[in-house]
Formats: sequence, C-alpha cells, structure tokens
Amino acid sequence: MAAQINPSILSADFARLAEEARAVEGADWLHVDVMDNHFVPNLTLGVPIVESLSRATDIPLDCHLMIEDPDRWAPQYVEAGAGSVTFHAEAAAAPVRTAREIRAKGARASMALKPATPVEPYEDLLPELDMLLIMTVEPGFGGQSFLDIMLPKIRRTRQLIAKHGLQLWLQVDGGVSASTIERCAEAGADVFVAGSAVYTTDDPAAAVRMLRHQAEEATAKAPWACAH
Ligand SMILES: O=C(CO)[C@@H](O)[C@H](O)COP(=O)(O)O
Ligand SMILES: [Fe+2]
Repeated sequence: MAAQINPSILSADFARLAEEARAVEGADWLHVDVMDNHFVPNLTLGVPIVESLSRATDIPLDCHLMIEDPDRWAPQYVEAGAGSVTFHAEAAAAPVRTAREIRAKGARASMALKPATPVEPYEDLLPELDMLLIMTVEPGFGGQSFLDIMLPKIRRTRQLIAKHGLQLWLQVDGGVSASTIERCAEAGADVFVAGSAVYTTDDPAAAVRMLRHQAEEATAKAPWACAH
C-alpha cells in the first residue's frame, strides 16, 4: 500500500475547520482528535462537529477517540460520518465487540496503543482490526516531540502483521515530521498522522505531498517492504 498522510486538525484553526480541510486537499484522510478531558487532560470536540465536518469535506474522516467508554461512543462516530474510528485499548472494556460494531456500521475499525502499552497482548485481536495506531507521543496534545523509543514497537508490530498475513494498516501519531517520518516508515508504519508539521506551514497541501514523498522513498528501501 502507498504511504498515507493524515493531517491532524488538532493543529488547525477550530473556527475555520471547513477551510482548513480544504487547505490539505490531496490528503488521504483527515485526522480528527476527540478528547474528553478524562482519558486525556484536554478537551476538543465531539459528535456534532464530526457530523458538520463530514458534510463540509470530501476527505474521509479518521476519528481518533481519546475518551473513556469508547465502547458506547465509537458507533456514534460512524453514524456521524467517520470512515475510520480508532478507540484506545486502555479505555475499551470490550474491544472485539466495539471493533465489530464499527465494521458492521460500515467504517474501518482501529485500535490505539499508548506508549507504555505493548502490542503483544493484542496479537490475537489483530484480525478484528483494519488499522493499529501506535502513539509516538503521550496522547493529549499536538506539537510534542517524537518518541524514538517507540520504533522497536513499530518493528515488532510490522513483524506480527507479516506473520499472520494481515492487511492491517499501521498508523503512527505524534511528532511525525520531515525529520522523523523516514524512521517511522523504515520501521514499518504506512499511515502517518501529522498535525503541527502540516498546519504550521504556509502551504499545508505541499507539506502533505512532501511528507508522502519522504515516506514512500523510505518505505521503498525498508526491509519489511522489500520482503512483500
Ligand atoms: O492524537 C494526537 C495527540 O494526542 C495527535 O493526533 C496530534 O494532533 C498530533 O500532532 P503533532 O504531534 O503531529 O503536532
Ligand atoms: Fe491523534
């Protein structure tokens, strides 16, 4: 699969979300960070804004739920128009049921792991998912520094995907920029969330194109991609 770049609107101007979505034309997905001030110490937006945003843009929405009780809320984000819904493993009481409900409603099901959460306990669940998100910062805020110590987890996850012959997408989120995206791609990520690296530039669409180019060049040289 070609590298996908998902700009995070957490770094956009929330008063001009429709315009900010247009500014990243060509992006694969628009990453929408939903925070409830309980699972993470920050508060962003909820179902009504996702509904409006999905009407305002043709770019599919990749909703990253950093909330408690995602089992209850995740299906509502599919109904609101999200094409992909990510819930956190640390917050879900019934991740298999929640993933199945997301898929049954017609969206891609994805699960996220905080930096201290290992992937291995979830190996048997991977076939239930369309994407796994490895957080490369502690969730809650944009503009943080990329955690290099997550690279081994990305590599191990890519090996698990190969071992089971899965079509699972592997997303990284947090501190992804021109200076870190190549390391992520080499390690095995194929979906890249970038907030500040896209929205703090004068030309967000050009930043998306540049990040995609860098990721694809790095992937072409990566041992995991050559083995395909
Ligand atoms: O989920 C989160 C933060 O919790 C992210 O999606 C951030 O929005 C990424 O921002 P940058 O680190 O790319 O600035
Ligand atoms: Fe996110």
